Amino acid sequence: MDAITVEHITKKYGGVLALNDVSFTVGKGELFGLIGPDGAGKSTLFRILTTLLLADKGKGTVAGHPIVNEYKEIRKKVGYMPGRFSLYQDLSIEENLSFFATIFGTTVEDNYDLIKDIYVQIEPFKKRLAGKLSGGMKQKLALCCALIHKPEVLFLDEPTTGVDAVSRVEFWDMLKKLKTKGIAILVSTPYMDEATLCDRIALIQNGEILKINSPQQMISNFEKPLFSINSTETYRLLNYLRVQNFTESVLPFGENLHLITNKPYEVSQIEHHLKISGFSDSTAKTIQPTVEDIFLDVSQPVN
Ligand SMILES: Nc1ncnc2c1ncn2[C@@H]1O[C@H](COP(=O)(O)OP(=O)(O)OP(=O)(O)O)[C@@H](O)[C@H]1O
Repeated sequence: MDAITVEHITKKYGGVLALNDVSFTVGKGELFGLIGPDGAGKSTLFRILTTLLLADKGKGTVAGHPIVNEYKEIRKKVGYMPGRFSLYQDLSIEENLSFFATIFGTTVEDNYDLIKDIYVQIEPFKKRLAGKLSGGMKQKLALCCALIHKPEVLFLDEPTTGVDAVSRVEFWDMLKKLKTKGIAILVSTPYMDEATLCDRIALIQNGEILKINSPQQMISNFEKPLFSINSTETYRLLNYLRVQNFTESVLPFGENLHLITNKPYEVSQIEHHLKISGFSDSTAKTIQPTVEDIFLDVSQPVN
């Protein structure tokens, strides 16, 4: 049985179409990522699946229960870490945790095993108010609070936004461990580099799912010729490449440009072309796409 099923869900806010015919499933013990920019519709989908908001159309199940009729059962079986931290800022770490345990009719001791690895990292500060914690510590506490009733399904809405790089890495390590305990995890992130850490991902933009697959499969299915180009004149080169006949798309990536051509070329052909066009110090190499390359490729309007 799938942990989450989403079938043709559509949601409008007035004239804004936040979700348009969204469908996918998440298996038990699967780490599934919703990858998309701000405003893509990720939070709306989380609110619908955690039974806080009704969809206009479509249906879904969470932990085997239909989202509309059996919301009470669902609320007992899911953990939800909303985008903005759900912690009580004027309660301490240990008070927040006890509070969440109590509202689910359980105790911290009963479920300590599940949170132990995470909690030991913040336990030395357990008397500190949540409002006085760093972003990374707040995030760990919020995850402990979302897990304290042993949920079957965990919803994490942008859990690493505003969190430092080290804490982000640690957080994904924790998710890997939780998954081995059979918990299904739906996680959203605007960070494309985190996508590769998921079992499967859905790329979402403007309320629509553009692609669903494992990140590795998405990368190996990408068949377009892709080059990374380095130059001391990045901006002039970008403008030059934008209007060339062989260019399908060109975008800045850090200090380099990523160029997709409309037919295969040798690196030497590209470099030769750039040299005779006045970009004498440019170097090119063929590269494997990142999830960001794939996202930008599918999100570009088809000419
Ligand atoms: N309560 C609301 N009323 C009107 N429009 C809304 C409301 N909530 C969200 N929207 C709009 O719906 C679309 C999807 O928003 P949503 O918050 O679900 O996206 P998101 O991917 O979670 O992005 P973010 O990270 O910015 O929250 C956006 O265009 C947003 O402006």
